[in-house]
Amino acid sequence: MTELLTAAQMRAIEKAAIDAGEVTGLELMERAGQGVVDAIFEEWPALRRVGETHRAVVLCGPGNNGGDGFVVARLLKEAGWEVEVFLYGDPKKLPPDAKVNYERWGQTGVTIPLSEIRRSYYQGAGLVIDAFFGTGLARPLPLECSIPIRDAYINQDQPNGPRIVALDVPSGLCADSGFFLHDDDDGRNWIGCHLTVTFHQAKLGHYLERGLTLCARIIKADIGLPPIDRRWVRGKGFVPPLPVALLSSDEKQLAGLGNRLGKAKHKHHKYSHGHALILSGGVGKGGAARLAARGALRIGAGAVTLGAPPAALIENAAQLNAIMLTAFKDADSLTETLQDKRINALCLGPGLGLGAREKELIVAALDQRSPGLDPGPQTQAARRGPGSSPGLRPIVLDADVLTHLAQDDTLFGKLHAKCILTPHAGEFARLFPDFAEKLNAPATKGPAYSKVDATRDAAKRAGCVVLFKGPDTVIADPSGRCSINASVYERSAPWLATAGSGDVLAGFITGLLARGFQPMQAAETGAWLHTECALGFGPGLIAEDIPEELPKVFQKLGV
Ligand SMILES: NC(=O)C1=CN([C@@H]2O[C@H](COP(=O)(O)OP(=O)(O)OC[C@H]3O[C@@H](n4cnc5c(N)ncnc54)[C@H](O)[C@@H]3O)[C@@H](O)[C@H]2O)[C@@H](O)CC1
Ligand SMILES: Nc1ncnc2c1ncn2[C@@H]1O[C@H](COP(=O)(O)OP(=O)(O)O)[C@@H](O)[C@H]1O
Ligand SMILES: [K+]
Repeated sequence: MTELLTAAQMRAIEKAAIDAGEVTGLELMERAGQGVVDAIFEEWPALRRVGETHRAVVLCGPGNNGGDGFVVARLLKEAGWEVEVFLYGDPKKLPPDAKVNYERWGQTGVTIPLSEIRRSYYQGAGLVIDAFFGTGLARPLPLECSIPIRDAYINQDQPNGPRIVALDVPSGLCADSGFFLHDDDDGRNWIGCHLTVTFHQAKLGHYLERGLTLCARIIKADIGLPPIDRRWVRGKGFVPPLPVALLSSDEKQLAGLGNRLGKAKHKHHKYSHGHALILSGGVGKGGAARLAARGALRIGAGAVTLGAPPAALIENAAQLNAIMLTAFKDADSLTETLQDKRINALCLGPGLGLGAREKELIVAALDQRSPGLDPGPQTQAARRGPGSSPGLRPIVLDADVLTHLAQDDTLFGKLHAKCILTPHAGEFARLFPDFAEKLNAPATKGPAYSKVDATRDAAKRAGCVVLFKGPDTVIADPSGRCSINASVYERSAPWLATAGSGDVLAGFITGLLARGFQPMQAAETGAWLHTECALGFGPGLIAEDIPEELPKVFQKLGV
């Protein structure tokens, strides 16, 4: 699985390798520069054409990102390019490796102070290299730097306008949070690029917030550093936060998921695939719960029952076939139904309603204990894992339930390790106003408080898994384990933002819980499959289409 790093984690990996004598900082910088040039030629083969004049403008900053820029300048020049290099800052103050590369570049070319840059420099330039700031950005991007990048970006519309390549991160973007650091709101600092080449591993900021649009496309250059885990064991005195997993479509991940999802297919009767109970709202309000129920059934729960108020039974009966139906007059009847130990996963929230009856249903669901509960088709190991509290049913809490929880601390206090909260940004802000306020405050200093920080904080406070929705869906558990299901780049599916799509997601997760997935695993897998369904269907998708796309996704996974 791909892991996303913070700037501090990246520095620690680099330092551990250097301290162990495996590599020098200079070698890493050389490999980074070479990786950028290779990525450029692979992305735009025409730029490699011999016999044509190619020109590049390289914009260097005062740290090691600038150092990488000097390496790129030298390598392009060696490849026959005309190269102009501009430096923001005092060359005497460059850090040691960057200074060596500044001097090496100086043997073949000149470095011009950034203050002398003019728009005319971009004319006829095929490439602009943004090497102002990388993971060391600590403050808003200076205007002296943002203006030249913006000017290059404006020039890209000209015939043969330059391609802008950002080294590590587009300058100004906080590598930890994906926020563009700024101290004003008038948009002067707006920048962009056509390609981001990052080193060793992608950073969190590439997959969060504005990183999703600013980075354009990400290529990872291998600079020969070892993977993260070995470093943590060896790194002395550095206690890293857990790395964040990126849920992607790489082969390893596909194989793992296919394996996990396929496990239950040899079970012999429907209840050995679990039984999910989804609670619905009143008359005319059942659509959301029906979408969730359809999702739970398609994802493989052996049986799904929709629980509706008596008056809404006929409406639901007219629309459901494979999904069973039962009536709940009040919380007592829910408690009674929950005596059925085969019901091993619940979903409350989609279209449920905000009244007193619904609140009592939530209390009954959260309070229920069932010592002989059928744990579903999970392994012994999974049973002992986090969230495996015996006798408690896993519950997905979405939509209206999140509003109830935000309004009532006692209710919030009933959350337990087998709950999963699935808020979108508005619901998150109601449930965790302090974390949302920190998240939404202007990001002026790096590393800025991120959606990952906010979701981890929320999971810790709630004592359960929190899945914070969006194109960058962040999922965390109270131990700090965290992953991002990003619907961007090659997994971009903006058509997933359609009414009812979140209800289907809640159903997917509930179905996986019924199948015996642990809460974190169910949330991750559900979110991942949700995006895969949207990618498979394509534009024009409506919520009803999402569950219907699952069989094709399963087929692709070999399930
Ligand atoms: N960590 C690694 O393993 C590697 C890092 N490399 C490069 O090194 C970069 C990190 O280098 P640095 O840590 O030197 O960081 P940067 O090059 O991103 O910049 C840090 C410097 O800029 C100053 N600064 C920060 N924000 C500023 C602002 N808004 N205005 C003015 N000055 C500001 C800092 O005080 C510091 O001097 C990476 O992004 C990558 O490009 C590569 O050479 C390869 C290996
Ligand atoms: N731009 C986007 N790209 C991909 N997925 C998105 C985007 N915006 C939202 N989503 C996803 O769409 C779903 C919307 O859920 P939600 O906000 O609860 O809507 P609803 O209440 O209408 O079901 C979530 O799974 C969210 O992650
Ligand atoms: K940069």
